[in-house]
Formats: sequence, structure tokens, C-alpha cells
Amino acid sequence: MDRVTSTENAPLAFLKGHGTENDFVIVPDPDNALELDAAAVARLCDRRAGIGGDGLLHVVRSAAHPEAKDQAGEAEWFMDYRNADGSVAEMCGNGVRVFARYLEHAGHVTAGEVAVATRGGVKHVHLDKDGSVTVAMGRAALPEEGVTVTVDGRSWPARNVNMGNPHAVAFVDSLDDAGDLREEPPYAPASVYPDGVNIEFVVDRGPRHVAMRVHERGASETRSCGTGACAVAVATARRDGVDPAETGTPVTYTVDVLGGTLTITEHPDGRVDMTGPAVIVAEGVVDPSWLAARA
Ligand SMILES: N[C@@H](CCC[C@H](N)C(=O)O)C(=O)O
Repeated sequence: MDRVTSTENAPLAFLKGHGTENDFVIVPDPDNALELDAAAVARLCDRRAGIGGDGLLHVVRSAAHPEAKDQAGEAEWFMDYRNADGSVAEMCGNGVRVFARYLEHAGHVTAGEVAVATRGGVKHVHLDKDGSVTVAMGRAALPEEGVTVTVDGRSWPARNVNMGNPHAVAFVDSLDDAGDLREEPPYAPASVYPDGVNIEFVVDRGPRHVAMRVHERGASETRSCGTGACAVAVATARRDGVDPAETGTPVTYTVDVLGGTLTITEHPDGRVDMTGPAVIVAEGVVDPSWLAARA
């Protein structure tokens, strides 16, 4: 049974937003009154039968959510992130920028700094006056073990990078090498990634400039992935023999995604910042009879 609310089928307010065309259904629920189970999330994210999105941003006050209560002192709002298939993820880089844009849109915060609680810890987001949004993503973890990524019988060595969520970054000759990722999903070993993995395919575009495609865990191919772009920038820096911890100088990569461009800076202490757009495109109400039919 799909469960959108536990007690009633009241109209469900939503917004739609995107960051470099990584698009999200936004569901404001300050008091955590809704019971959004996996099936309900998948219905809302369905591009034909629902609203459509790569994921869903459930906007809840940290104090009202059992997974975020301990972050409430630092961040008033919790991004309860769900993938399009209804699965839960630790972090979403584009999502947290769009989440901050929503908080501004709704009048909960003004332009400037906002702290957002996530399953990957509190993220500090800066809403710039020029419309771009920068998020301090934290540090990347790069386990030494290499992994292999396979698509349709072809394999590439890949770098294992964790940005709070898992990534495998493979350097390829052409972005077309990955083929039709929606038809033929890529594979990376479950022994390394027991909870699944986001897989990025990367080509060089110029000095400190790359382009990527991504197959997201729980969402198939998307037009952008913020945590993925950070993983790609850090993996590319190491491939290029650049480590800010050794040089003492920040390094910035431009990462082109299918839906735009993200700018990623890694600092000498390992912190990674990401800058890109975040846009609210629509808001509305889900038809109560549609909700009722699904309940
Ligand atoms: N699109 C997101 C990542 C969303 C979560 C991911 N699919 C996962 O399961 O880890 C981003 O912008 O980072």
C-alpha cells in the first residue's frame, strides 16, 4: 500500500526545482506529519504517472525528525533525501542547494548562509546574490582500493570516492563509451559497494576542466549529480598528481554535466566546495483524489 499520510488524504503541497537539471519534487512538511513511504515517493517522482523527478526533498524541521534531532542545535531544517525509486540516500549535492533555495523562496531564510542537516551531517550553504549557490560538502574519502566499472561487457578501472555517499569514477575516452545507461545500467562490485553506488564516466575537456555522465543509485542516468561532480573533481586531481594537502593551495575544477556546469574547489585541509545554480520552477498541490486512489 502506498502511504502518503498516515491518517488522512489531505491535499499535498509540493514544489518542483532543479540544480543543473538534476530535478526534485520538494515536499514541505515542517512537523514531519506525512508518512512518505518508498512507494509514495516513487509515485511522486514518476515522470509519466506522477510529478517527476530524480529524487524528492522532504523538508522537515530537524527537531521533528528522529534522524536529525541531534543536529537541531546546528541546523533548523533537515533534508530527508529520497531517490526516485524511493530509497534513502545520505546526501545529495544538487539537492541541498535546491533545498536552500526553497528555504529562501518560502521565507524561512534570507540570502546568505544557511545550515542544512542531512544524513551526511550538517552542510553549510551560501545563497549568493548572483543566483548561484555554494555548499561546503565536507571532505572526500578515497579508499586506496581500485574498483572496476563494467557496462555492457566493457570494463574500466575506477576510483572509489565517498562524498558521504558512494561513487565510482571511471575515466573514459568518450562519454559515448558508457552507451545507453538507462537501457544498460553500469555495474561496480557489490563487495566494495554493498549498498549500491553512483557511477561517473569522465572525459577531459581542458586544463582542470572535465565532463561527466552519471548513473545514480536509485535513479538511473541523471543530467547532473553534485556529490558525483565533487567525487570526479577529487579523483581527477589525484589522477593529475594534484593534492592540495601537499601543495597548500586550493585547486578548482570545472565539471560539465549534461544539464550545465558545476565548479568544485578542494582546499588544503580537504574541504570541498561546490558552486552551481539552484532554481524553483513550479509549485502546486497534488490532486487529493489521486492521493486517495493510491492510498
Ligand atoms: N543527485 C544527487 C545524489 C543523490 C543521491 C544518490 N543517488 C545516492 O543514492 O547516493 C547529488 O546531486 O549529489
